[in-house]
Amino acid sequence: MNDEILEVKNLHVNFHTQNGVVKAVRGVDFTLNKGETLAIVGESGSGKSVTAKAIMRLLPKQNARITSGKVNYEKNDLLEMPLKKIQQIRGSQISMVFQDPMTALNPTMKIGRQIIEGLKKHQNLSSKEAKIKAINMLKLVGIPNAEDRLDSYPHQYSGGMRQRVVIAMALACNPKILIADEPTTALDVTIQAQILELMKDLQAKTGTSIIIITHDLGVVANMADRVAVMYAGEIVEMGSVDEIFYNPQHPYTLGLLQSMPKLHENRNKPLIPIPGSPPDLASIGTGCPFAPRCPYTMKVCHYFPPVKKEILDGHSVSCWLQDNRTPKELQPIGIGGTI
Ligand SMILES: Nc1ncnc2c1ncn2[C@@H]1O[C@H](COP(=O)(O)OP(=O)(O)OP(=O)(O)O)[C@@H](O)[C@H]1O
Repeated sequence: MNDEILEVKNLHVNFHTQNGVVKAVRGVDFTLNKGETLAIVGESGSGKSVTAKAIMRLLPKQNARITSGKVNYEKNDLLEMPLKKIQQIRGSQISMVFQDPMTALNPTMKIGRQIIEGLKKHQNLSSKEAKIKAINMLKLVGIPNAEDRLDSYPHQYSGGMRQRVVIAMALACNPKILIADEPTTALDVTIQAQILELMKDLQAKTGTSIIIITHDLGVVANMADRVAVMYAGEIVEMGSVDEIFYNPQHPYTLGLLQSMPKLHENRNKPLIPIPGSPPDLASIGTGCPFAPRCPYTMKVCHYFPPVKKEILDGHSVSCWLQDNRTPKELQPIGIGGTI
């Protein structure tokens, strides 16, 4: 049996905006197991970051509302926890790394002091112990001359080095969960590969569970054990990385796979973009949100939401094509592992 560390159940998040209520996350369910890496993929605006921020209770107070759902972590619902307790959990048990390392770093404070203060706060270490641990963490993430670099300010590090420092800070307290939101998007390809390797190495050493948010299927292939595909605030397909890559069942997943270059594939093979754009989440209808863009739409798709169906152990999909009443001949080529 899998050892579950986090369970997100029926999460709904709305934003109150001038254009109405934006339903950014609409009934998200998933679990995260100990030591695994779960990738959340999807186009821009699909609700990946909002899901992560809801888990960490980092949504803006002014206009964000979690209207329902549970986030169970070690038998407690994070959404019901007093803010003070959440603040203790953040950074010590669940850490987050964002795309821009400067969101986590204070530009006016030396790197060493930032790491040392975090360690003292969360791990009750003396200044001396925290300094030794900070040096070791910097060495672990491959910062040369770690001891001297403690005295540098963030702007004296390169972008890739800054992200390494942020990962070092995020992992310094051996968190049980690391949520990495597009951690390598801002970096060039070589540095990107190094950072992903670093995260994998550290995970192998510490057993941390990782949720990685990305729109890059290369990152997914490199990192993930399981994948959740998000579209318009919902998880439309979920499965092991092999199932998602070699046996995609949702036309949106298929579209994503066909629209992105893959490693080890003939570079001359044409990429097919998904036509159209995601729906306006302030005026979303009742049917399948992908219906207007889906090449396999049936009438029912426009009026009724598809029901989630488990098609294989751990592989689930929300699509009318999976309904028993849908004739098999309507199944598109490519669905069922033939792309
Ligand atoms: N503070 C906010 N106020 C209003 N709407 C917001 C806010 N933050 C996010 N949204 C909306 O919520 C939806 C989901 O956004 P989210 O950032 O989760 O997307 P994403 O999948 O992470 O995309 P990206 O890859 O671009 O970060 C979008 O429609 C976005 O406009």
